[in-house]
Formats: sequence, C-alpha cells, structure tokens
Amino acid sequence: FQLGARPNLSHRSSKITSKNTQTTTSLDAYNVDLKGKVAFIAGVADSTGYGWAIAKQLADAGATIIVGTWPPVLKIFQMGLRKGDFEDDSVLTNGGKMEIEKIYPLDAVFDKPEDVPESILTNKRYAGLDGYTISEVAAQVEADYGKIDILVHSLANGPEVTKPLLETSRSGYLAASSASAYSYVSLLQNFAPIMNPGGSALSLTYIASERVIPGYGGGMSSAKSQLESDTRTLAYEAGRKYGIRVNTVSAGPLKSRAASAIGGKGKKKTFIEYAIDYSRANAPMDQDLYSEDVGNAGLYLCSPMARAVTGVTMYVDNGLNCMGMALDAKSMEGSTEE
Ligand SMILES: NC(=O)c1ccc[n+]([C@@H]2O[C@H](COP(=O)([O-])OP(=O)(O)OC[C@H]3O[C@@H](n4cnc5c(N)ncnc54)[C@H](O)[C@@H]3O)[C@@H](O)[C@H]2O)c1
Repeated sequence: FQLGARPNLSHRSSKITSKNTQTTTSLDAYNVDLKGKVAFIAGVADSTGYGWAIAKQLADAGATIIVGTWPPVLKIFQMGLRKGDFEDDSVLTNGGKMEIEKIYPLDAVFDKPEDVPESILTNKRYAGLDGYTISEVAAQVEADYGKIDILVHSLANGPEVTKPLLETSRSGYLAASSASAYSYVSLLQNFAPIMNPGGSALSLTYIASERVIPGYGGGMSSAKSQLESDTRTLAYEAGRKYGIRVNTVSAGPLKSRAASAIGGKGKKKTFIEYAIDYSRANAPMDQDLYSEDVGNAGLYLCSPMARAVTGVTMYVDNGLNCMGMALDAKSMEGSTEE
C-alpha cells in the first residue's frame, strides 16, 4: 500500500480452527470497522500534528470524532475549519471528509473548576469560555454521547523546553509534568468511567524519555518518562477496573506546530529540523516519517485488532530507537563499502 494510505486490513478467510483462535468470532474481526464508536481526541488545533492524523484514521474506519482543543488556540482552529483550511487534510479513503462532530474547549492542566486561577479566569484568551477543565469536559461528553470508546491524549507543553535540564526551574519542570504527563492520568480518571469495556486509550511519547536528546529540555524528557511508566500502571489499573486498554506510541520527529515551537533561535537549524534530519540519516528505514504512519499505528492500537495489547510503548519512528551508533557520525567515515 502507498505511504499515507490506510492499509487494507480486511481478511475474510476464517478457516483457522486451532485452539488459539476464538470459536465465537471469525477472522472477519480483521476488518477495522469503528462505526458507532466515539473517539475523543485531546490536543487537536490544526492538521499538522499527530492528534489530527490519528483522528483521521479513526474517522476513516467509521468512528465518530470529537476533539478537545486548548482554549488559547480554539478560535483560530474554528476559524480555519470554517474557512476550509483543513479540507485537503480531511479527505478519507472513500472520498468523503472527516467530520469533527464537536469541539470542546479543554485545558488539560486543570482537573476541576476550583483549580482555575484568577489569572486564567481573567485572561482574554479564555474570555467567554467555561467548562474547560478535564472533569467538566468529561461530564459534557457524557451528557452529549453517553459512553465513548476511544480516548487519545495528543498534547504536551513545557514552558522551559528550550532550557537544558540543568537550568530548568522547579516550576518549569512541574509545569511540563502537569501538562504532558499528569494530564493523561487525569484524563483517564475522568474518562475511563464513561468508556465502554473493550475501549482503548492512547498517548504520544518521545524517545527522549529513555535516551538523551539534546535540545529537548525543560523537564519534557522527564515528563515523557512519566508518561511511559504511567502507561503501564494505568493499563493495569484501568484494565482491571474498567476493561479498557492503555498504550502509548513513541513517535519519531514530525514538524508539527508544537515541535516547531521548541525552536532553536539563532542557530542554523531548529530542534525539529535537526531531529528530522538526524532520523533520516541514521534510522534503519531510510524514508520520511509521515503523521499518517502514527495515525495508522493509532488506528491499530485503538481497534479490536489490538484487543490483547495493553501497557505498551510502541515505536513508530522508522526504527531509530534501536540504533546504538550514528551512521552519519564523522568517526564512522570509511566504515562502509564505497
Ligand atoms: N512532533 C513530534 O516530533 C513528536 C514526536 C514524538 C511525540 N510527540 C507528541 O505528540 C503529541 C502531539 O504533539 P504534536 O507534535 O503532534 O503537536 P500538536 O501541536 O499537533 O499537538 C499538541 C497540542 O497540545 C495542545 N496543548 C498544549 N497544552 C495544552 C493544554 N494545557 N491543554 C490542552 N491542550 C494543550 C496544543 O494546543 C496542541 O494542539 C505530544 O504529546 C507530543 O509530545 C510529538
């Protein structure tokens, strides 16, 4: 199949009769059909990022898409949608367009109304909005849809991301953890009770959690470590309590809005530019990484195809995570045949 296209997952033969297969369902289960399923994707404000790509693949499989958008970027996102800015990025394989049925203002650093400080209540970027804390959004989603099936956390924020960890303040470090890691815990706390058994939660992480990635600072690497560790614990707890699965995708570098904001002012290359170039030069798969690649992995993890997969960190990074040496390092010169 073409890069960017949804793989054909249908498999209609159901001849296998070994003990390892369910007798009650045939292999028709390989058809990813999410019609009637509701997916809430937190962290979508344009079409450049991973949240959009996952939403699109889920929509392609028939899921109803609702999203949570950070209040400061809500208006510009709504305006872009109205103007048709994202039309080209909305096209589904059947020729139709992804519909975002409802957008909820969501600030994932607040759990309940009492947590919102005066500075935010009076901030003009939040003017006219309320009900954007996680518990309020979950209550609203329940009022609108009853139970949902898929929860995606595609958001991160670290106010001091440009600072090395050695120079990161306590408040910067905790803010990164709050927005990028605890937000997943809180989303699950509030949404798991309104998820159908068999449902699935997914977040996005980055290799900086386990390997040193210079330039990814401000405690963001620490937040991603938390996110991955929490994925395992939450998989256990939410699996036992609610019958839902919890996974995370460790995605390779993508030039999204958030990644571009990591910056690199005054340098020849921004963080995301050298991360992408490095990956292309050194990953086992010598090819570009598209947001659809992560969208497809997200579709798999959120679908019944992955019904026994939980607690995992799945790499979708052209394999860069497994390399122990940089192919393009000066010291490697002369190591390969000409
Ligand atoms: N882009 C990459 O190279 C890359 C690589 C690996 C992992 N990821 C992860 O993918 C996820 C999505 O990021 P992306 O790069 O696709 O960019 P993105 O800009 O599409 O998504 C980030 C979103 O987070 C939202 N956000 C920030 N603070 C928030 C808050 N307090 N409450 C609610 N929403 C908030 C932003 O408005 C934005 O919509 C993040 O977890 C990111 O760390 C990105």
